[in-house]
Amino acid sequence: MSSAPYALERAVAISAVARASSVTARVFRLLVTKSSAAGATVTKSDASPVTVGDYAAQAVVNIVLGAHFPDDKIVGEEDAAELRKPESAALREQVVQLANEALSGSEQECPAQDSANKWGAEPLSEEKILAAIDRGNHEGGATGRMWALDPIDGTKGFLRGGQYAVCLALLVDGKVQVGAMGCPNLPLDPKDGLPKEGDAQSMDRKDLGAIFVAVKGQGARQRPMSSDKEEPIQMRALNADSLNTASFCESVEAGHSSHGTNKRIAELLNISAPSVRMDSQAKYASVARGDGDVYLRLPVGDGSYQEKIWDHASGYLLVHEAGGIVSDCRGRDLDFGQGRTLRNNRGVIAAPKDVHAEVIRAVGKALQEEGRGNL
Ligand SMILES: Nc1ncnc2c1ncn2[C@@H]1O[C@H](COP(=O)(O)O)[C@@H](OP(=O)(O)O)[C@H]1O
Ligand SMILES: [Mg+2]
Ligand SMILES: [Mg+2]
Ligand SMILES: [Mg+2]
Repeated sequence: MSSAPYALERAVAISAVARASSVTARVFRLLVTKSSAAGATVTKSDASPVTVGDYAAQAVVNIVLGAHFPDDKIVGEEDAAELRKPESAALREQVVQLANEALSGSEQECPAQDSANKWGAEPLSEEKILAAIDRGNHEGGATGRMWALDPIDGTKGFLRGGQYAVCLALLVDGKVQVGAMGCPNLPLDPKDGLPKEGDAQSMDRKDLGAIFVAVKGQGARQRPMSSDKEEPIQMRALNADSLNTASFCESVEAGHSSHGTNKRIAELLNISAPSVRMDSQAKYASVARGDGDVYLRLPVGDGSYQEKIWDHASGYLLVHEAGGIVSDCRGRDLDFGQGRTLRNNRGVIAAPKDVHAEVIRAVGKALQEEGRGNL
């Protein structure tokens, strides 16, 4: 395995995602449950919440990446502008402390890592942590090596005690080569069912926490948060005859993906199973291992929203490597080389490869009926 392409990047990505997932889980226990997020959350200009967890996780991942691949660029969702404001002193202090705790912990040491942490044994200064967060400011593009990072995808799910994911992917010349995703609240075995959101007992279940990892051409795998016992995962193989047994996966947030259009698409495909709703790229992981089959993310309204590359890069590769196709709502491949957003694409559809074209036909018909055939 060690001589396989991208073996080091894969190992480092797993290590980074595991460390960051332990920070976010800790933030949830320490801050979110106690204070209903008051003081631990700021609202960004796009009205989305961002927590101590988002910042600390981005710092941790960027520091791990910087130690191993100092020349790589990072396209991360967050930046430290809010944190640097004088009124954010308390928030800033928490971020620095949590990031340093995660960096000094021994969990999921990268196999290639020196015995001493490459970032040093001493806690990092506030300025170093803030600068690490800001290393995620790269503008993206079609050339060179860059990592796309969503430190907490599904922040709203995270705050409710629902699903969220730490998502990291390596892009080389605009193509996703490695994807890793930490899902701290997802059961390892889907048969055990999703935990009840926000319920302390359900969230303490020992079977929760999976890391998903894929390298282009090497398949998709899952492993527990705290061990390296990997197993391959596969989508459920569907064909024209069995497509009506499929189940859809969709966002909880109706503002992120059109639930109404999805309902019509199910009708057109004779699908009767209710859609499974969950936050974050855990949807990609779920369909990649066959808990659900098709992930629909139809644009809302006029479709002017541009999806962000960090919201899709790792899930895209995971589904491809598990036997699926991921496209936009017209069936075009996702173009990760356009900058920080998927500006050439509208919406996202992920489905097993033998039924993807048929799903796209139904999507087109449903949009046409709504007068949105031009999306
Ligand atoms: N109008 C919109 N349409 C689609 N996605 C949106 C959106 N506004 C925000 N998002 C993105 O939706 C992501 C969550 O996706 P989902 O609904 O599948 O859980 C958010 O990620 P963050 O939680 O990382 O900010 C955010 O980037
Ligand atoms: Mg966000
Ligand atoms: Mg996101
Ligand atoms: Mg996020």
